[in-house]
Amino acid sequence: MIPLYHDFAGESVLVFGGGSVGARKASRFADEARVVVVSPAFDDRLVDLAEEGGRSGAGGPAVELVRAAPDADAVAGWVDRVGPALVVAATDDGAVNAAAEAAALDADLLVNRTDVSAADGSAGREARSVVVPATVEDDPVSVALSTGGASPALAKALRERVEAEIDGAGAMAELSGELRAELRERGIDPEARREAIRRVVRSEGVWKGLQKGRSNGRKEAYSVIEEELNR
Ligand SMILES: C[C@@]1(CC(=O)O)c2cc3[nH]c(cc4nc(cc5[nH]c(cc(n2)[C@H]1CCC(=O)O)[C@@](C)(CC(=O)O)[C@@H]5CCC(=O)O)C(CC(=O)O)=C4CCC(=O)O)c(CCC(=O)O)c3CC(=O)O
Ligand SMILES: NC(=O)C1=CN([C@@H]2O[C@H](COP(=O)(O)OP(=O)(O)OC[C@H]3O[C@@H](n4cnc5c(N)ncnc54)[C@H](O)[C@@H]3O)[C@@H](O)[C@H]2O)C=CC1
Repeated sequence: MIPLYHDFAGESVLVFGGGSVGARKASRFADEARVVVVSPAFDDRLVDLAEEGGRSGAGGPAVELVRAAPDADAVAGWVDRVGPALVVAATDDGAVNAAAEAAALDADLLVNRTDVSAADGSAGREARSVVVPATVEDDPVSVALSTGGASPALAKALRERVEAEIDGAGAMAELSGELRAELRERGIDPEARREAIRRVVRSEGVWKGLQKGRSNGRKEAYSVIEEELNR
């Protein structure tokens, strides 16, 4: 499997199953997509999300709850009506999850089957399906982690470690992004400019400076850059 980042802005995601797993996935995708959850019962977290109008808060509910318990034969009809980019199969009924997967693949949509993993052998994930990684975010930086389905608990544990490790990466991404634009505008020769930026993102001084505030980080970065350009 190859990790990719997928932009779901303006798309819909259809989740079958409103339990704890369906709620976690819905909450994740509601950051940018319209999410429809079809289930006979809903986790409290979903009720809250639907009332909040989605985490983005903008324009109407980003999470819609539809109370229904489609059997395997009825699942494809829901996929047709909602017209999602991604189907998440998160019920506790294997036959319904399998039908959701088949309907999505028939319609050439992405599908995330939450009750099987690549490690399952013969009953494993279908080709063309996707898994949801554990993710650490420090906007605009994100780290996505998968164990190839072998151990989701390990994915979560590693995510917690990475969280501590990339503290401040978002501020560093913004600062170094601005600096590379500034160096380009100054007409600095490409190789010198790249080397200067490589040094900034590795500089302990800049990371520490950023912890005290953006202007401190920027000051540290300028001294690293001038040192590099004057070499
Ligand atoms: C294949 C995959 C499909 C998918 O859902 O995309 C899948 C499948 C399954 N998960 C199961 C169990 C658990 N999943 C978690 C947690 C997470 N699971 C996530 C992803 C994935 N789970 C995909 C592979 C990711 C990878 O490659 O590593 C995370 C990373 C992302 C997310 O879901 O948002 C999220 C952590 C988020 C975070 O905190 O960062 C925990 C831990 C906990 O709950 O504390 C447990 C219990 C402990 C354990 O079993 O490990 C079971 C068995 C169910 C059963 O026993 O019946 C299956 C089915 C099977 O294995 O057959
Ligand atoms: N991928 C992951 O991270 C994990 C996956 N799992 C798997 O995910 C499945 C769901 O786990 P939980 O959310 O903890 O279970 P749960 O029992 O809390 O939730 C299942 C939900 O599916 C709904 N449902 C039942 N029949 C339905 C139908 N015909 N159509 C729509 N919805 C229906 C139920 O009302 C319930 O809300 C489990 O079967 C388990 O194998 C479990 C833990 C983690």
